Amino acid sequence: MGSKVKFGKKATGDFPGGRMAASLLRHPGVMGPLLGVPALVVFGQREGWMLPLVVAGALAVVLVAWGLKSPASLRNVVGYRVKGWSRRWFRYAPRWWFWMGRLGLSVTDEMTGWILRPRILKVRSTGCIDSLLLDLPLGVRADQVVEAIEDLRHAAKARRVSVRETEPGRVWVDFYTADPLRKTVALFPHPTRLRVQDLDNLILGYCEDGTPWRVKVVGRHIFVCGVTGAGKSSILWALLWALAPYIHAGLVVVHGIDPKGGMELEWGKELFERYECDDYDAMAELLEADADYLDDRTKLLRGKARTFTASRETPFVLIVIDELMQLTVLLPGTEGRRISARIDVALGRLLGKGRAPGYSVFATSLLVTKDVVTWRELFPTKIAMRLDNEAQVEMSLGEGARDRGAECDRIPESMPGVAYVLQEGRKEPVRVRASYVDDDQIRHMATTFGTHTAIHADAVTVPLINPNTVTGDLVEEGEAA
Ligand SMILES: Nc1ncnc2c1ncn2[C@@H]1O[C@H](COP(=O)(O)OP(=O)(O)OP(=O)(O)O)[C@@H](O)[C@H]1O
Repeated sequence: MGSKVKFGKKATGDFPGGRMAASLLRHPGVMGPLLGVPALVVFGQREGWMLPLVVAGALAVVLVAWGLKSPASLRNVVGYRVKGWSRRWFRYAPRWWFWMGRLGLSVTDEMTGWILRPRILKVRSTGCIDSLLLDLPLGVRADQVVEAIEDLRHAAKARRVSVRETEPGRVWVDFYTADPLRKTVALFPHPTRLRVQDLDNLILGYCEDGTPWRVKVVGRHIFVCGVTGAGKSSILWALLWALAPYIHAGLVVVHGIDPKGGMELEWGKELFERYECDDYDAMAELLEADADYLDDRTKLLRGKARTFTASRETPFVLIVIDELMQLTVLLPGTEGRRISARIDVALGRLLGKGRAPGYSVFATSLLVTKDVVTWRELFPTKIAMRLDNEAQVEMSLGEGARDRGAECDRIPESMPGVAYVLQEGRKEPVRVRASYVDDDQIRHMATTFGTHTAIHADAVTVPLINPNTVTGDLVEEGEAA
């Protein structure tokens, strides 16, 4: 009986070593350094080492000066490119052929008999991600790469892997090597000059790729869901932190409703122009009044502006409801049900109007079922934090979100403030973590920026608090710790 184990040359089967080496050598990313270093040595031996040393010294001085002036830009422009290059040629390229073969991501060309596998076109690296752009041969589909995610993660020993299809036949595979969200995210400093258009770009924390998590709030209703202790309030306070200078300048008005008896919003009540925490009837009235104002504003702006721009005459109004479930299903008795029905109608009126009038609702909830959030579909921005099961994830972020990577049911209890969000232009959910605003910082913000201190100067430049007077480490601009 012959042995099935092959040894020596036969063990590699039809492994096309020569073709692989040729394809590596054809690339300037490999050939440049491969030829450059010996050429430099030959030059040094023939012409003397003075010139190479002077050039190397000048380069070192430029890099040190650049690093001292702007470490972030040196890291982005030089550091990450060098890292991407070394990752490509020393980490991924040598293994890629084997990985693709093992994971069944190959096809055989009938005419030539060649085995075709996804080719690496580009590698981009940051502090925590290696992104590989792949060219897929005809016969290997993007969804086959998606199916191989778990195996790729295993092969690369990555923390997580995700796949993005950018155009037919091309996919980016992101290998998450480190987790920038593992540590609590500090607050971002307020800008020194307010610009109304920055309301579309408020920074609430960091994304998993280390970039700031930016949220558009004007014209976007936001719904946050998560089990108790998931950190819903950190998103609420991070948003109010980002809005605080605008509130102070009179460009934004916030109405707060805290049906949990003021346990949360009371801390920053000076930020709210209207605030209800005890009387459910008054909460319904507040929402109804806002829905009426919204109708009036729609008439006021009709024919004048199709997109809303906040001003002191027509400020952007944010209605914050901390724990919607308390209002929609938990109010007791007949009177409670009557108030819930009024709240439901008022919310429907607020959520149903387009983005033009400058009113947005920000609501949090423990549960995301239809009876709790009747108007779930009317919240364009959904933020899903730690949840109990996959069904809740699908209800929060939509069908298929769990399969595309929104693993809310796997967020550990030890990481409050972590969430998955859907961002414009991306099918795949993005993992983020909100900045943490502690009680002292909330009090400091409320007293500094509260509505009673609102200024009405002509210039939209406002005196801001010095971010260094608030506690917490300020994280370097552009990338998480
Ligand atoms: N972004 C964050 N970073 C670090 N720690 C956080 C963050 N958010 C919350 N925490 C911590 O987690 C705890 C629970 O958070 P929080 O009260 O915000 O949860 P919640 O979802 O609002 O819960 P509940 O529904 O019970 O009000 C907080 O006491 C805080 O210590």
